[in-house]
Amino acid sequence: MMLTIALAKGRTVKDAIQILREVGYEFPDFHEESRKLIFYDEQQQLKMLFVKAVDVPTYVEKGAADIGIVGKDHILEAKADVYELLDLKFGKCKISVAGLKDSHSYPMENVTVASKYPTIARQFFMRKNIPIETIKLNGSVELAPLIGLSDIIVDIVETGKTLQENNLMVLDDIAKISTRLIANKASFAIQTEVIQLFIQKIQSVLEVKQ
Ligand SMILES: Nc1ncnc2c1ncn2[C@@H]1O[C@H](COP(=O)(O)OP(=O)(O)OP(=O)(O)O)[C@@H](O)[C@H]1O
Ligand SMILES: O=P(O)(O)OC[C@H]1O[C@H](OP(=O)(O)OP(=O)(O)O)[C@H](O)[C@@H]1O
Repeated sequence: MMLTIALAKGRTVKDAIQILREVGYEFPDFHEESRKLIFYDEQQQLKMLFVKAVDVPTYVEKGAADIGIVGKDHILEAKADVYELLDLKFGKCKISVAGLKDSHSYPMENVTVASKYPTIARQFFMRKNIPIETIKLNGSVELAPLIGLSDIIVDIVETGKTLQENNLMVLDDIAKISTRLIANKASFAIQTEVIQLFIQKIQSVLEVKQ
């Protein structure tokens, strides 16, 4: 039976395809400049959908894809009702609270938080009993506190270069992030064996890498 996999295009796509290749799937039509959005492997066992990272949990939750490869950040933000099957150990970064370098801590009231991840931000501050207002941005989030659009931000930190170059600092870490393999709950129930076999193959590739 053919499995449909939704893959986050963008910075993690190379690592994801590399793992699939090491597992034994070959995608003859795939090349980096391709604008195609659906690829089949040579053996017609895997149908690969190229999706914007933020949309992968939706494709999987709704059953448009049986499984998906996507960052934990998007899984948390979407609060997707899916199974998380494996940590693929690439796309490593963290999601943090950051603010102006000389601030050292965030205000405890009337806090405005700019983020690509308003749900993650809201949950984090709710647990701390700090009421916040979120401003949803789609990129260049670090700009917001510099020009007074927000007090602080919740964003991905990888090397710390973006914060550093914009005179910002980490005030709190929210979660460690890496790329995960997720599955649609109904697909997992119906195609348990096929998906378990897929997991096992990926696991053995990951073990070799460690
Ligand atoms: N420095 C980083 N910045 C952003 N994401 C990172 C970084 N390092 C690892 N990641 C992981 O890579 C995933 C994909 O990042 P990518 O930049 O391709 O997409 P995105 O920022 O989520 O969406 P967009 O297509 O809007 O840029 C993120 O969801 C995150 O899990
Ligand atoms: O700690 P660093 O290594 O500097 O990486 C973190 C930066 O990378 C990501 O931005 P991205 O490149 O996706 O750009 P955008 O979100 O601003 O569009 C993220 O949103 C941070 O801004």
